[in-house]
Amino acid sequence: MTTTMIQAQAVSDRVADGPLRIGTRTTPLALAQTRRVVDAIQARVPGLPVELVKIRTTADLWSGDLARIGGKSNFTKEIDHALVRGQVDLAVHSLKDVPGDVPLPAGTALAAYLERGDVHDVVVTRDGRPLADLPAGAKVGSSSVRRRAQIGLFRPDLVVERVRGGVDRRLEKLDAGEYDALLLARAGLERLGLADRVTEVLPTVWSDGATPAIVPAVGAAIIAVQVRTADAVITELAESFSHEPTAICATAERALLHALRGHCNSPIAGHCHITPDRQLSLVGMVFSRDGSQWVHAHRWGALDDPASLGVAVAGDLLHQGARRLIEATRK
Ligand SMILES: NCc1[nH]cc(CCC(=O)O)c1CC(=O)O
Repeated sequence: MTTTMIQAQAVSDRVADGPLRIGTRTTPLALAQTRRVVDAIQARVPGLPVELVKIRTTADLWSGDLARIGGKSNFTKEIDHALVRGQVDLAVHSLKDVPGDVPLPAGTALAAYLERGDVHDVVVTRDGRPLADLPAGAKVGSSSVRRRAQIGLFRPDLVVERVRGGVDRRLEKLDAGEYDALLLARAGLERLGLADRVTEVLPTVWSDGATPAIVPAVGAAIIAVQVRTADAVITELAESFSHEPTAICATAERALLHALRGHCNSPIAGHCHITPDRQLSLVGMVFSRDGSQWVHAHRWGALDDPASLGVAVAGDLLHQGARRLIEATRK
């Protein structure tokens, strides 16, 4: 028997009493992402019965400003609990929504990362007008402190307002005229089959200093699978379909975030990619709330030590005053 066959047998035995239970948020985007994990699992273990255990998180239950309820893990806490208590066998997250400044719950780990999607942020308008054609005072919907700061840096004349709810709900609000534009993740729109709503793809690197660019969030466009480390069969299953280049970049970016000790109100951007000559390239930025102040660092590093690269870039940012910017945005 091949290892794959042995593993498939072990997984089937492990869940002999019922389906493999997968913890997921309930939004259409979360369910579309979890569907991809199911496909990866069933590619390994054909026909394996699965059950999606849909869990509402604090972020789904609270429609106000998340910063106001404070606390960590608003997108993950309830799913963490279900995993730790054994109510689900594994959990699926948008890595971007997994806090990087607090450790994962004891006994759990991220064991798989699906191949990263497109990390660009995009502008969506009703009538196809690009950002450059929006007049001063136009209302842009975004709840992300990172997007808000970076748009503010290039277009301080736009009014960025909070918008909550799933991507689908946000688009309805745009269409109803509540906003003139939205800033969203391209990957999210693509996974929902809504790529045709993209008006403009914003670059992730600054080119001429005039064209707005948005450096991605740490973990952007990465779907991560969390397991109980004591559950060897499920851990091994997850590891078997993890996409290694994505795992490497995720490790570098999260090491950066961890070393910065950011919090949910700190506008932090971090983006790692693998260069054609097989090196890691990591950019990190920290902004003031309105984007008027920022620090930037970039380093190359070895493919086999992404964590050290993350720590080094964080060190560069702290050296330039990142701590002061992070503390100023705490409240
Ligand atoms: N916080 C919500 C969230 N979490 C992950 C994505 C999109 C996909 C991704 O970047 O992983 C989104 C929506 C958005 O930012 O527009």
